[in-house]
Formats: sequence, structure tokens, C-alpha cells
Amino acid sequence: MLRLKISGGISLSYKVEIKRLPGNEDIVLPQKMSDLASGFDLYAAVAEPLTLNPGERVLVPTGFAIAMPAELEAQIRPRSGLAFKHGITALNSPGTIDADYRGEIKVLLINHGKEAFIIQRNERISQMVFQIVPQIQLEEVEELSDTVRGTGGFGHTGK
Ligand SMILES: O=c1ccn([C@H]2C[C@H](O)[C@@H](COP(=O)(O)OP(=O)(O)OP(=O)(O)O)O2)c(=O)[nH]1
Ligand SMILES: [Mg+2]
Repeated sequence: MLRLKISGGISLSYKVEIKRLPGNEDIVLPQKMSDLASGFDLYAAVAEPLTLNPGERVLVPTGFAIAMPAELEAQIRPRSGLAFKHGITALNSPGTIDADYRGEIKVLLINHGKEAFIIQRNERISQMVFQIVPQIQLEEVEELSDTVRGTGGFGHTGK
């Protein structure tokens, strides 16, 4: 079997502080489920099992807050397994966690499936991916620079 070993590029490393919120001593903190997973799985900190009926949405607590370096953001993304098997996804996907947010991280789930889905305490419900956010200064101008594409979009290159 051919095994490709890919390495190289720039490797960045950041420390992110995480604080467990009161009453959540038993909640599993975000975990990477494999060495190179890009997301940390998030665990539901619901007090009681929570039933999400078809078409319903709910804000699920995670029991923790974070403080990350200013150049980062975190995205809350669905787990594909829950989406595929049960139609459970993050409604605002990807959810945006701002670097200056110190409140509890919450996950906005919606049930697009045909059956009720029960969320248990400490069940993995979504994943959190950290990204670098460039610092941008928006500058208002009268004219934008020309391009071949111009204003074409929304499928103008064909199907
Ligand atoms: O899935 C999410 C999305 C957001 N947040 C928290 C962190 C984020 O920094 C804050 C605000 O999110 P966002 O900017 O998406 O919401 P908004 O409707 O614009 O609220 P705000 O006016 O507070 O920015 O809410 C979560 O915990 N989970
Ligand atoms: Mg906002």
C-alpha cells in the first residue's frame, strides 16, 4: 500500500484559555478525537436530556468559556455524522466566536430530520475550529480596480 506522508508548511501554535463554568465539573472539555482533527468536539451541558423535535431549534450550553489571542476566531460547525444520521445541524453554521467574547459558548442546533432527537448531557453535538482572522482596515473609495470577471457572478460562467 502506498502511504503518503505530507509535511511541511508553516505550523502555528496558540494557547487558548478555557474556563469551566460553575455546575459543569462533570462536563468533558472540548476534545480532538484524532491527532490531526481540525475541530475540538463540543459536549452538551444540558441539565436534563433535551428533546429536539423535527423543525425545532435550541441553544445548547457547553459549560465553558474561552479567551483566545486577538488574531483568532472560533467557528462552531456541525458534526457530519449527526447531520447525516439524524438531520441535526448548526442553524447558524458556521457559528462565529469572537476573540473578545467571554460568555458561555453555545451551540444553536436545529432538527432537520423526521424524528425527535434527544440530546444527553455530555453528548458530542458539534465541533469548534480555530481560525486566524487577518486584521482588515476597510477603506471607502469612489472606484474599484478592474477585473476580467467584473460584476459577473451567481453562475455567470455556466452550470
Ligand atoms: O454559535 C454561536 C455563535 C455565537 N456565539 C457567541 C460568541 C459570539 O462572539 C457571540 C456573538 O455572535 P454573533 O456575532 O454571531 O451574533 P450577533 O447576533 O451578531 O450578536 P452580537 O450582537 O452579540 O454580536 O455569541 C456562540 O456562543 N455560539
Ligand atoms: Mg455579532
